[in-house]
Amino acid sequence: MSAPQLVVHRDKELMAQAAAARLITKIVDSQAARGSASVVLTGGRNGNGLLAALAAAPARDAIDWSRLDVWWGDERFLPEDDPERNVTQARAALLDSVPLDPSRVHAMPGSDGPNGNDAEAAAAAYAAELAAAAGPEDHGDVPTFDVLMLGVGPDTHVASLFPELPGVRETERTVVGVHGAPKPPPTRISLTLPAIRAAREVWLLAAGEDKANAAAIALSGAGEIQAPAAGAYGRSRTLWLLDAAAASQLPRSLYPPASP
Ligand SMILES: O=C(O)[C@H](O)[C@@H](O)[C@H](O)[C@H](O)COP(=O)(O)O
Repeated sequence: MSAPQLVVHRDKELMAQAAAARLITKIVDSQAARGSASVVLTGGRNGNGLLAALAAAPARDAIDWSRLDVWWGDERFLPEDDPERNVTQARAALLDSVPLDPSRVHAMPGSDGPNGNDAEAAAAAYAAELAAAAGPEDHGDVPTFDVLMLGVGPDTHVASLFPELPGVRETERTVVGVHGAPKPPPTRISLTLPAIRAAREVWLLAAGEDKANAAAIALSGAGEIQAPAAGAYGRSRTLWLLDAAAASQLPRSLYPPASP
C-alpha cells in the first residue's frame, strides 16, 4: 500500500475544479491506453461539486462518454426516483448532460427496484453486476476501476462505511446493505473496503472546516474500523484532495503549500 498523496487547494471551489480537470485527464489517458475507462462516483456535496465542475469544464468533451463505465461507491436505499439518491443528484450535476452509453451507467438498486425493500438482496444484486463485469485480469469479483472517488464524512466515513458499524468490518463481500447509518437515510448500500481497494486509484475528497478533524484522524495512522477513510486505498495510488480548511489540522510537513 503506497502512502497517500495529498494535494491542498485554496478553497472548495478550486478543489472541485482542479479535481474535475484531474479526472478528465485520467479518463482520457485510460481511454487512450485501454479503449475505455471506469469510474466510481460518490455522493455528497464534495462529490456532486466535482461533477458540476466537470460539467462546466471546457475540456469536458475530450472524454469519449460512450466508452465510460460509471459505478457508485454507495447509495441511499430509497425509491429509485428519490431526489436524495446519489444517482439522482449525479444525473442532475453531470450525467444527464453528457452522451453516456446507458448500458454502462450502473446505478445501485432502489428500495422499489427489482429486489424490493430488501437492502441485502439489492447489495447482492449489485455485487453480481460487478462480478459479471470483472475480467480475468481483474482482482477478485470487481472490475478494475480507474478512479474510485470517496467523499469523506466528518466522522471519517467513506461511501456508507461508518466507524465501528458492520460494513467497515466486511472482508469477503464486495457490496453490503447498511442499517442504522448515522447519516440519513439510515438504510444504504455500500461497496466494502475490499471492493474499494480493487481500484487502481482511490481519490478521497475533503473540503470544508467540518472535515479538518476527520482528515487529521484518518491521516495520522488511525485504524480503519474507527476511521474508515484510513482504510480506503488504491492498488497504485491513494490521493487526498483537500481544501485549505480541511487540511488545517494536518501537520504542515504532510503536504506541499496550498495552491495560490
Ligand atoms: O451517500 C452519501 O452521503 C455519500 O456517499 C457519503 O459517503 C458522502 O460522500 C460523505 O458523507 C461526504 O459528504 P459531503 O461531501 O456532503 O460532506
